[in-house]
Amino acid sequence: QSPTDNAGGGRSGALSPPPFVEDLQRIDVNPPRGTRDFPPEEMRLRNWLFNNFKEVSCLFGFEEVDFPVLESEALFVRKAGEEIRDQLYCFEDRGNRRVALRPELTPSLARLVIQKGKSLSLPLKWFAVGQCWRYERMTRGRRREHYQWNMDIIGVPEVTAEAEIISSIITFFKRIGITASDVGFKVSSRKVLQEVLMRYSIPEESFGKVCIIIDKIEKIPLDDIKKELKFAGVSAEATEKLLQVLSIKSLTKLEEILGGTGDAIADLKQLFSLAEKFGYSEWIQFDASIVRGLAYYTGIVFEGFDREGKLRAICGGGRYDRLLSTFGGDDIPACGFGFGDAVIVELLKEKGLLPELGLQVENIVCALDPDLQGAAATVATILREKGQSVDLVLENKPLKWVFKRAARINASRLILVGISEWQKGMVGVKILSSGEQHEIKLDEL
Ligand SMILES: Nc1ccc(Br)nc1
Repeated sequence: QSPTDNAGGGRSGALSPPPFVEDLQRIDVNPPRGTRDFPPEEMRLRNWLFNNFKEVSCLFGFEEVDFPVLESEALFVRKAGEEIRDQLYCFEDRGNRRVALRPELTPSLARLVIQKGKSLSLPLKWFAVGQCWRYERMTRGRRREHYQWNMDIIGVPEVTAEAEIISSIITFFKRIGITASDVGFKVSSRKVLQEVLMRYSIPEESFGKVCIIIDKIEKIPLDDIKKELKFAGVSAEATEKLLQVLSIKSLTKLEEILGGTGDAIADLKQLFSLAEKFGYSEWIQFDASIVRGLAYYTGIVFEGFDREGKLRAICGGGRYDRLLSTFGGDDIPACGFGFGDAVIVELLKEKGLLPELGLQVENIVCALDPDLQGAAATVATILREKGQSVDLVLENKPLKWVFKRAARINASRLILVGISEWQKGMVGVKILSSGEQHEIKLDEL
């Protein structure tokens, strides 16, 4: 914008429509349906949350990665009947390519691992915090975007990987004041279902679909679950057995039903043993009904829940050993989790744990005379080059206005650039907490 442009707001005349706007209609200033703006206060909370995500990830030795929000639709077109597929925010771009706003991060991670191939030395420990999307009919008024924290370990087949990532989430919870009395983890394994289905000769390719149906067990009537299982080729007898197994809440009972030789029991026993060694036994419990709603899980699955039962799942994850091969890559064992930015904030509100995050500026610098605006800029630069934050008053404002702004931005010091002090190479300093005032030389700032 050149200074001579009179874009309707210039000093020279009455407001007229800017030349580049045809018909000046007031646009809708709200963000698109289901999306959020992050004005400063909300952005401070988001940054606080994400910084905790990232600090915990680094504490566990993970490296940060990211991927495009826009991906090929092909990455997400799984045929297991997942909600995430039904709500895919997909479209055809100007190059007639089928693309989608990512609904989750794991397929992108799998794509990158395949792309990098042999150049990667396993295991990989990667984390990401990224915006994910869904296109849901606004009838339910739910959001269409959220930010997800993901941590994934790629290349470790043992359950130690799942134990490690659960430990990282618990470390996060403890950092922000959430305890085992507030939140727990329900843990199971898809191998439990697999072992039951195999006994009834349910074909392997139905496994993902059956898991997605069972994941809806608390969301739709039991009769509908049974109908959908029947439609998926599961006999009534097998269904009854499945429902019996899903109600089990103890490993001992599960072992009685399944026998003690399968991988499901072995994995779960190892996980609970490791939990004890990590020191988080009080946080986790076995619950066979946990299957999670993503088709690609193949082993341990878990979800974080609020013990008061008021909120939706806080986070969830599990092992996905076959995902890479579905994209044509070699199978590499992997596990990970997704942790959304919405339910956790609801939980923090519930628990009175939202942090106080006011704006904090060290100095507010103000020229006491319009002719000293340049001198004020010099003072601001000196302070900033010393690493001190400065809010520089940019217009000729009355002191009452300056004090009001200083209070609003929570400034520690008011630096006053006045003619008499300036002529001595000094400025006035007021410590706003105590009211103490003195003059100092520029190099003492
Ligand atoms: N997958 C997904 C994406 C966006 C939202 Br909001 N929730 C879930």
